[in-house]
Amino acid sequence: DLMVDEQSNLPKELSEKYMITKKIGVGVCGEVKLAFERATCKKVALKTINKKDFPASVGTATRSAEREIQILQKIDHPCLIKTKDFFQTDDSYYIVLELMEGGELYDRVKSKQQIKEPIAKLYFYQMLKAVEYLHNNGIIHRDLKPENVLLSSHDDVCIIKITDFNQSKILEESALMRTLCGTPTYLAPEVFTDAVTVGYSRAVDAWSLGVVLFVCLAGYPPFYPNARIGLSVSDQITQGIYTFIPSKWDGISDDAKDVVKKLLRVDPNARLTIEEALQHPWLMDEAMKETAEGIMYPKDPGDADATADPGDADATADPGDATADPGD
Ligand SMILES: COc1ccc(CNC(=O)c2ccc3nccnc3c2)cc1
Repeated sequence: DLMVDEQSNLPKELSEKYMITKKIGVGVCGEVKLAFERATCKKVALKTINKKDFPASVGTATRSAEREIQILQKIDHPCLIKTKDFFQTDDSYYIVLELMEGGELYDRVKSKQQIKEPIAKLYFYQMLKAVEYLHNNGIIHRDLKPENVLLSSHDDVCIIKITDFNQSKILEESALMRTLCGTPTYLAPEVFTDAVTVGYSRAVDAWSLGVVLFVCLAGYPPFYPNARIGLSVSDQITQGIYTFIPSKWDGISDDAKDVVKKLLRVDPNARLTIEEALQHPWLMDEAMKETAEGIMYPKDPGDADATADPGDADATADPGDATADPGD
């Protein structure tokens, strides 16, 4: 199939269109390299996913990579990473992405220790809008963490974009949904009681955003080894046991703490949904929203995402356009 460049085993088409330089990131499924589009000299990120890297589960690696690629090509939101190009060979996928000059939120938190509350709020609002878009389109990310949140620049005020959809799940119409549409004459009671809790798997993203917000504000995670003697990290999580260390949290508002508490609720049914988090008093901050909307949907396409073309700005689906809410 695709001709392969003799020097590197890259597809010829890829090396003709892009000049690939240094490695800038390493993920579970492969690596990210800095590349230049020869025609425009613009910088891009080239993500390589090796199909054969997981001999044992080669099936799942390929399926998750194909799912990631399918999702990456379908989604369109200013705070979700966009695919610019795609190539594949027998053993690898090559995804060309817009380059996020600011790198990972993980490294930003590490270098700043704690992120200033107004900036953490600006980033968190963008994460909520991105995940609201995913959920409205029947997609659950399932792997939200500071390593998967990228920053567009080194400035505090910048766009964030969520990446790495290889753990994500597409919600399809379920057999249970079809069952509940029929007449229940012969239907067992447990099918109804089970149905009450089904449909909450998207709540995992709300929990993860609660952990990400905690880390941004406090500079340490809510759950970690030896946080509580005798409690494993999974025990801390399943019991919802964490500490607001005073020296780290004293300067942080009660509203911010309240959002964290309501996202880190063990019972998914009681946990804030993304929608409810967007209505929380901490996010009722017109100045922050104005800044966020301004960088997410720039009036003059020249600033912010230089890569976005004017059409992108208002092309984003408004949550109301969401597809019918699929079960999960
Ligand atoms: C000019 O050389 C560089 C410019 C920026 C950086 C920081 N950026 C990155 O480290 C980085 C990592 C993963 C990514 N995944 C998708 C899109 N963009 C990404 C950017 C690193 C090097």
